[in-house]
Amino acid sequence: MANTEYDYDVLYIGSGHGTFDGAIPLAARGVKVGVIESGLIGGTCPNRGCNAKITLDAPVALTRLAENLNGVVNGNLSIDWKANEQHKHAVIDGLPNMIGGLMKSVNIDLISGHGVLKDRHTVTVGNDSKTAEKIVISTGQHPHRLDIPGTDLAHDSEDFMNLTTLPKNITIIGAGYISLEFATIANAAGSNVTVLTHGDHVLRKFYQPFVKQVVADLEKRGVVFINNAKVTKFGQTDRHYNIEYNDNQTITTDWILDATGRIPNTQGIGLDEIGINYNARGIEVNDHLQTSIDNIYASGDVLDKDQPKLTPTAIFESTYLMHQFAGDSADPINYPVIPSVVFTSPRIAKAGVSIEDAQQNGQYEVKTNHLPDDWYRQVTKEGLGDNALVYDKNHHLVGATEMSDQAEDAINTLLPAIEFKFGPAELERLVPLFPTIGADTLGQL
Ligand SMILES: Cc1cc2nc3c(=O)[nH]c(=O)nc-3n(C[C@H](O)[C@H](O)[C@H](O)COP(=O)(O)OP(=O)(O)OC[C@H]3O[C@@H](n4cnc5c(N)ncnc54)[C@H](O)[C@@H]3O)c2cc1C
Ligand SMILES: NC(=O)c1ccc[n+]([C@@H]2O[C@H](COP(=O)([O-])OP(=O)(O)OC[C@H]3O[C@@H](n4cnc5c(N)ncnc54)[C@H](O)[C@@H]3O)[C@@H](O)[C@H]2O)c1
Repeated sequence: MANTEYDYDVLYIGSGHGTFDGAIPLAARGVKVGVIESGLIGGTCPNRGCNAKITLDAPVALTRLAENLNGVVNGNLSIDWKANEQHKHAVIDGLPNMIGGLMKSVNIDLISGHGVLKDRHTVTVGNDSKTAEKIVISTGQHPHRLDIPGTDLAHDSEDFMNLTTLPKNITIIGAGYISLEFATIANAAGSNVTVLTHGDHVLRKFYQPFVKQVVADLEKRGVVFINNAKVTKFGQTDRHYNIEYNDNQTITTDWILDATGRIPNTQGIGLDEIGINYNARGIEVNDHLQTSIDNIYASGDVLDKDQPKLTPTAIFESTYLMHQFAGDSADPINYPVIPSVVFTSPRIAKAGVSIEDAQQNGQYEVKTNHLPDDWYRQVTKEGLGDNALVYDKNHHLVGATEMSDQAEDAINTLLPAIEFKFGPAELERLVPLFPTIGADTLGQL
């Protein structure tokens, strides 16, 4: 690729998974790469998303296991929030240096600052300018904030994960991933949690009969759900906060989490000025991830796309671009099956054709399993657990959804079968370690 005209062959704006999973192998192949980052190297997932969240969640999973095995394991476990928070720092604080180190080891130039597109080959960072043959916009998303009086009194997911003391009463607005995952963690760590949802559905993107079981379990544990609540105002008294909703109703709380979604970072980066098309869902790209200016690409959460805005999607996109830029392929992007999971306790995970689509479309067969009936799940005395396996007419597995303590591993086990459309003959050749969640899951096929 090596050009002599520009500073870089490829210049990325943003250093998250939408960038580094592809940029590092690309640079390792001798391509001259620059990465501009205004915040922490590695972006949202390592620093204020997946890795931080799953560390805070680990003790929750442990307390649930101890609860299941109560009588076999004696004594009550409780979560020490301060220690949990410190443990999270110990796990994630080194990640920016680790990822930055990997980039430097292949001679990527890390440029600190806010990048703004100036023209089709130039990005400014403060008073400096960098030029490149190709540019990748990988700026991610930021939290949506309710446009109501007092909105600054609320906090976002990053603030939650940095709490050094857990508030006694937490109120969460929203009914998506962040709301339900953080309600689970805060409740298990001893907070009184209230969730206000503006509709009557929680976790809309997941199979509702499974969601209802998770919500009922959280309610049993003390989480209060108030549905159809239109929040109109946040206020503050001496020591508390008030949330007004549905005209004349009020809740008093100690801490407010606004978990009403995330918005693509399309503002203040020069898109309008140089003529790149975008909309409220993100930057518009073609099937090669090219924007309306063909040497400028976009990757990760900032894209307007139908695929879920998750780390696996961002990794696939940055890797796809790496192959394009290195000349390995000129094919359009062909997304694989992208799985998703909500880390409630139990989790709900899914991949491929959903149960809802299968039920509406006569060409599929859906097989269900009530998991507590299964001997392997009795080892850990799982009380809640259901799954549904979706097959096509040739009995090839095309989708799976599971609600259980180990749903993410069960769905990961099934991914190759779903992605590569394994039929009975191929499935027979998968002989997993026994006894494991993998063996249990494959055994149900
Ligand atoms: C609380 C939370 C939990 C999550 N949990 C999960 C999970 O469990 N599993 C999962 O798959 N996904 C999860 N996600 C989603 C996941 O984090 C994202 O899908 C992923 O980080 C997207 O990567 P990205 O590179 O597109 O964007 P980001 O990681 O957001 O990276 C974008 C980077 O660009 C930088 N930037 C923006 N504008 C500029 C500019 N003009 N100049 C320079 N730099 C700029 C930002 O500082 C940022 O570092 C979670 C998200 C959140 C918020
Ligand atoms: N386990 C994971 O993979 C994971 C975990 C956390 C976050 N994420 C990613 O981060 C994104 C953001 O998470 P999120 O939970 O903020 O978004 P989300 O889109 O999952 O949920 C947003 C919620 O806010 C509600 N809402 C929207 N506007 C509202 C309003 N005006 N008043 C009240 N409620 C309103 C929506 O109905 C929805 O329930 C996710 O979509 C996902 O891409 C993934």
